[in-house]
Amino acid sequence: MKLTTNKQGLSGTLCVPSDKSISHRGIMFGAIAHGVTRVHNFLRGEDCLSTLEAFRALGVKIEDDGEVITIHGKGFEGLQKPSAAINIGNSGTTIRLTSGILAGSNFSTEMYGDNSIAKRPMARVMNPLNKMGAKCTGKDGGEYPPITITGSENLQPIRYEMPVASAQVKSAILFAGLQANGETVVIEKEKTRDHTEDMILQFGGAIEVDDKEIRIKGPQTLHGQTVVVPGDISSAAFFLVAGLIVPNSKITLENVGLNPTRTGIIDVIKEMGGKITIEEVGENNKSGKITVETSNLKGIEIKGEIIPRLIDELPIIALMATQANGVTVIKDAEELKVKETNRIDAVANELNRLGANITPTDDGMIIQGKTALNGGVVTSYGDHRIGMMLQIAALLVKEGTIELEKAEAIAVSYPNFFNDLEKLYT
Ligand SMILES: O=C(O)C1=C[C@@H](OP(=O)(O)O)[C@@H](O)[C@H](O)C1
Ligand SMILES: C=C(OP(=O)(O)O)C(=O)O
Repeated sequence: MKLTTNKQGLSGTLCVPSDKSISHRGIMFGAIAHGVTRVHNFLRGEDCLSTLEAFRALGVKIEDDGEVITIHGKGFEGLQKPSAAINIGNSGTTIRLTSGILAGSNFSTEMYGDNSIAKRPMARVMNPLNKMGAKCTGKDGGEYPPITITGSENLQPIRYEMPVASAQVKSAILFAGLQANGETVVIEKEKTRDHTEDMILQFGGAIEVDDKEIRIKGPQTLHGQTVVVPGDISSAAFFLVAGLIVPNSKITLENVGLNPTRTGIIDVIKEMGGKITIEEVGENNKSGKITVETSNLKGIEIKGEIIPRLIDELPIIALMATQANGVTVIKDAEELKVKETNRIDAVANELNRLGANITPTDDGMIIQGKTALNGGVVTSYGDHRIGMMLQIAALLVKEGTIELEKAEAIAVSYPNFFNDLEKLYT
């Protein structure tokens, strides 16, 4: 599709879409709890709809009246063998977290997805789940989907030092730990998003978190709850950066989730000298209103423990860095290579095609600042976050047009992205 270019000024207020991570988990916790769970503000993006359909296929009654999702959970033991292999589409979160839930089942489930999922590594979840007693195998005995999870009703607890910083792996082990006989201990490599831990408590479970060490005793019974999903800071990120780099702009984003394990991008914007104000308005200071305006930014180094707190925002942060004064270096982000596409290569290839100067490295990128962007033909590689980043890049292109291939991928996490952008044209 042809992208909007050459914008001089974006202004207005947007309510960003609901959080993808919490929407997935709302369905999952509702399915494994006993009783009724209601999820308000569920994200109707393709990934979360894949989770909804996966749990219907596992025999859970889930109603959608167009507003609220109502899940009639009957506990882990209420899950039933699906009549066919489950298609989880493009969603890494669905396949990995559901593996942990199915680890304690008394049946086998096959899960598969699209061409991108077929290349995403699964050993990271299969290894710990196999250690606990499940039997997980990938295609041709390898680690890639389709995967088959054969559960065990006699799961054993483990002490597991995670080799990667991943909330999906941690969550899969915690879901299995809820079903195991005894105490499972997970030690994180770096602290990652903690929505699963929060929701275990919200659903009446018990879990102890001491920095990177998490302890969970099984078996536990959870109880249905009401979940109100806040806005997704990972979706807000595209408009936060647009407001900072498009000349003469001022944008306010409402109801943005501000869980501290997700707010690395705010720290980066502040360190780069961006004009950003945050009014915390939600319950427990966990969501708020953020305003950004066009700013003179400076290049910085982004590495270490902050990386998992902004992992999905790195493509749009890289674009921001192309407009800053000086060089920005991103390190310790090798996980970007195993997302929907290799996001290090995708960002460097596509932005360089438009005139940026980005050197991909083994664990990140080196980004030269103050580069002018020109028109051209680019692709999202079927990756929603690359697609949205390229539309924000297009706003800076003064001459020529930009054609984006595979733009439809954006519906994975932000179906109304282009409509929301249009609301900001002055
Ligand atoms: O737990 C989650 O909801 C997610 C965890 C992250 O993945 P990893 O755990 O693979 O880092 C993130 O990239 C993904 O978009 C959502
Ligand atoms: C990596 C992502 O999601 P998932 O792992 O669920 O496919 C993402 O949304 O950027």
